Amino acid sequence: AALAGYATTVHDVSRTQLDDAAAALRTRTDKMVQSGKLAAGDAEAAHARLLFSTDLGTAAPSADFVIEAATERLDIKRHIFATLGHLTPRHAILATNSSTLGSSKVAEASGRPAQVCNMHFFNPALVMECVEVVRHPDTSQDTVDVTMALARRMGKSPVLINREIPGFVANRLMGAVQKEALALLTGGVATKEDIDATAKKALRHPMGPFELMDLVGLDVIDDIARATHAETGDPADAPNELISALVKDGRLGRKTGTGWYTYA
Ligand SMILES: NC(=O)c1ccc[n+]([C@@H]2O[C@H](COP(=O)([O-])OP(=O)(O)OC[C@H]3O[C@@H](n4cnc5c(N)ncnc54)[C@H](O)[C@@H]3O)[C@@H](O)[C@H]2O)c1
Repeated sequence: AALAGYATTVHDVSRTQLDDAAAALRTRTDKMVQSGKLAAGDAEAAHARLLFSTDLGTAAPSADFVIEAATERLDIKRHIFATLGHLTPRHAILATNSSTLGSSKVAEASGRPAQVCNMHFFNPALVMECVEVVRHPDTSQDTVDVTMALARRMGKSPVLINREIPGFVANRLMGAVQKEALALLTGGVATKEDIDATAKKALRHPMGPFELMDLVGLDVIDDIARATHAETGDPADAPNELISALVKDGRLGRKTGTGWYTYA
């Protein structure tokens, strides 16, 4: 947002997280300047537009648009949306970056459900182009239009998702590929190495499905499956036994040095 010219406040309850965020943003813009993707002056101007605060009351009263990206817990998010409903100007749009919680779950708490939607970025947000804008049944057309326009001003390619559905579009597509990859492995059709090689060499995916699962974190994938299954009750959404076993073993992927693969 700051790179797109907006005065931006980054809020977190943890000062340490804010310090880490400030340092991480500095590292990222330094790299962009070094590689010629960003002018040094533009980077400095963006940093000058950023404020970091643990006090929501500092930023909220002048905010036109809020993107909530706090811990993936409904009670925390509902509390934040209720607070924002009191603190922000009447016209402000309140978006959630949640990957799994549809904005209808927090809309009522805000007291202005028509001005609430999901604005779902992908990791790392400065690099990945897609933003999923997801409307809930009471999201107004104005809210959708402004959120899509804001994403474009941020240099993103937003896509509109007309109906809340677990996983939205990107994670559903990724989930379908993962599910098929796991079925092929379990059925003895091919090794995980050959399945990954096929995805890369035949379909030009930058990573194979097993490599990608290791990157995301097998615990995260297991958690998402549990949450989705709880919501849909569809046996096809149930957590995968092979992944659950790896998680139980502490093999969570790259972050623990071992998952589907072992990392030096
Ligand atoms: N990690 C990803 O790749 C990714 C991608 C897209 C969307 N998301 C979504 O973004 C959100 C955050 O994910 P994450 O992986 O960064 O989680 P995280 O648990 O790493 O970070 C959550 C942050 O929220 C802060 N927080 C907790 N309570 C708060 C409160 N009341 N007010 C303000 N800040 C508070 C925590 O201090 C922490 O810094 C989730 O909704 C997630 O679904 C994550």
